[in-house]
Amino acid sequence: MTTAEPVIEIAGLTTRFGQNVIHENINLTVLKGEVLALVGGSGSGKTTLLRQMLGLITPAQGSVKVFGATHYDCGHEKERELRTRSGVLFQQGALFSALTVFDNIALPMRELRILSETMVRDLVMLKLGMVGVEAQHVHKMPSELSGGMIKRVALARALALDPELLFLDEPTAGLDPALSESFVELIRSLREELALTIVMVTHDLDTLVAISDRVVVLANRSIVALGPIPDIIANGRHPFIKDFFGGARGRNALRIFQQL
Ligand SMILES: Nc1ncnc2c1ncn2[C@@H]1O[C@H](COP(=O)(O)OP(=O)(O)OP(=O)(O)O)[C@@H](O)[C@H]1O
Repeated sequence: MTTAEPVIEIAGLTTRFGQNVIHENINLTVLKGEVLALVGGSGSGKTTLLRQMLGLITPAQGSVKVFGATHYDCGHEKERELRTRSGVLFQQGALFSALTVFDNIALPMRELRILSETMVRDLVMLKLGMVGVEAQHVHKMPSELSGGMIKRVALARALALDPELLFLDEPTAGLDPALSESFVELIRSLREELALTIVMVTHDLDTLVAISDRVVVLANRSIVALGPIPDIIANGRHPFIKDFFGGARGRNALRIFQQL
């Protein structure tokens, strides 16, 4: 359920790596309860924008507020609070390869240093159940898991601290269509169940169509389109939009809107 309450407020954001300007004067608000997807060509700055929202990069200009605070100058306690209210599923390095499934999910809980081991154990099992991984896998190493299972365990870890805000970087990358569809279905049901706000980077049109409420199109260091998919297709002028939504795969994924 989307409300008008902002969870993330980006104002006049410029991101620079040395001389390389990645974002220039970006303004964007993420609303409570929505699934906002970031799309754009390779190198258009999608992951970097996600990292700005996570407080992993400091703006060259402008501000990124999450739950009303800026990561980089809000103080240690508030920064800790921001981190516990957000979960993240990174595209790469989804799990620590030297830790078991159990320890991967337990890690963020143990880092809090306030939960007993009994509580950690109960919570890990609860999270595993939420993502549909059976208890028999709990002591396995990541190398013993299938790609789909790794994603599910990584999602369980992202949900370890009951976040309100979830960041997903290419959640379905590397999964075959059937696994991808079931993972998207899982995200969709958890989103409803846990009233999550989700910011997601994806190249996958099926994922985009299945779960996003609004889409941000990044190009030329700016946001060139923002809105629900049908509006972007109807009004978007940037060539990326035509290529991305207009190809055969795009038309196939978008048939759902023609049926409405
Ligand atoms: N830590 C960094 N230091 C220097 N340059 C960086 C850094 N991180 C990203 N970049 C550069 O910023 C630009 C945007 O990268 P980013 O990963 O955000 O793009 P993207 O849209 O997510 O691309 P892709 O779809 O290929 O993953 C690229 O030119 C990249 O090389």
